[in-house]
Amino acid sequence: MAVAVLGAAGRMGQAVIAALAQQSTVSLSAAVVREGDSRIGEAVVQMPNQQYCAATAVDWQATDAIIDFSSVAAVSDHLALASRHRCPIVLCTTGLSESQQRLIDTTANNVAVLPARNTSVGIALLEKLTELATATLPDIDIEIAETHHKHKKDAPSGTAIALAEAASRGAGLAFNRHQATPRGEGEREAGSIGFAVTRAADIVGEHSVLLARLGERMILEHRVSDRKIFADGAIKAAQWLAHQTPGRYQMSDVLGLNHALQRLLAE
Ligand SMILES: NC(=O)C1=CN([C@@H]2O[C@H](COP(=O)(O)OP(=O)(O)OC[C@H]3O[C@@H](n4cnc5c(N)ncnc54)[C@H](OP(=O)(O)O)[C@@H]3O)[C@@H](O)[C@H]2O)C=CC1
Ligand SMILES: O=C(O)C1=N[C@H](C(=O)O)C[C@H](O)C1
Repeated sequence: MAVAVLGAAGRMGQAVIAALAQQSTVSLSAAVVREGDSRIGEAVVQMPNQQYCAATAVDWQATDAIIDFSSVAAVSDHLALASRHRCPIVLCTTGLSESQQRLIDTTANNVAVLPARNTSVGIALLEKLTELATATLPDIDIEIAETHHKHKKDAPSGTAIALAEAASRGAGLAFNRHQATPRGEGEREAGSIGFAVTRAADIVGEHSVLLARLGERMILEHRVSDRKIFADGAIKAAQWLAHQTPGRYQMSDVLGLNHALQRLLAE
């Protein structure tokens, strides 16, 4: 099968193309950059034996799925493209608006869509562990911390928000992504979820969930030191998604985590 990469010249686009070069069962059909990009027609990633040239269009005949690592400004157009060409899309861009979330739902009526704010296997598992922990531990205070490189645009990260959603599902709290703002002055409000954001140098991506109750605390933590982790997860998701009927899917579906957890919990 073959995938088209949108946002191909970015940090993650390049990581996906480099990871694809090491795959025998998935190839690259198009390395798509924005109109007017100075790299059009030039190699996006320098590989010893292969040339991946930047293009502005997808070869739909040759494409089984799309992987998008671009920007919020591009996501609506990319979803429309996927819908029009009935091409499954793994949507990895973060910082999406409420209306873009609704657009994902309408696109999913036509085609398989997998929005993944983090494509690492570890975070898919950490979300489940967080939900399990908050469903189990009584009287807990939940605080989420994330650290990324200095070029990251959105904050808190998409993953931090996904972890807050998982924590609130488990704890039975009402959480809306608008509440995902760093803490200010004043005493902690019961039932609130706090966020801490750090931006520094070239840190790839780190997240932790602090679950604290009087006298004890638990910290669930995940660190990525190589973007290949995200790239490999996105490719795995695209391979899986190419065989799905229209609908909205998650990384946990790709990895079969729900079945694994249900089996464990039933024992
Ligand atoms: N789901 C996951 O696991 C992960 C998600 N991400 C998310 O992926 C996204 C990209 O991250 P990263 O690669 O670091 O970012 P970069 O800024 O390095 O890359 C983004 C690319 O998208 C291009 N782009 C921007 N706007 C448009 C547009 N309107 N139309 C077409 N192309 C556009 C940029 O081009 P130009 O340079 O010309 O602006 C750039 O080449 C972010 O939202 C990030 O949070 C990142 C890592 C992991
Ligand atoms: O921009 C990044 O780099 C990352 N973004 C994602 C997010 O916002 O959660 C995932 C990852 O941590 C890296």
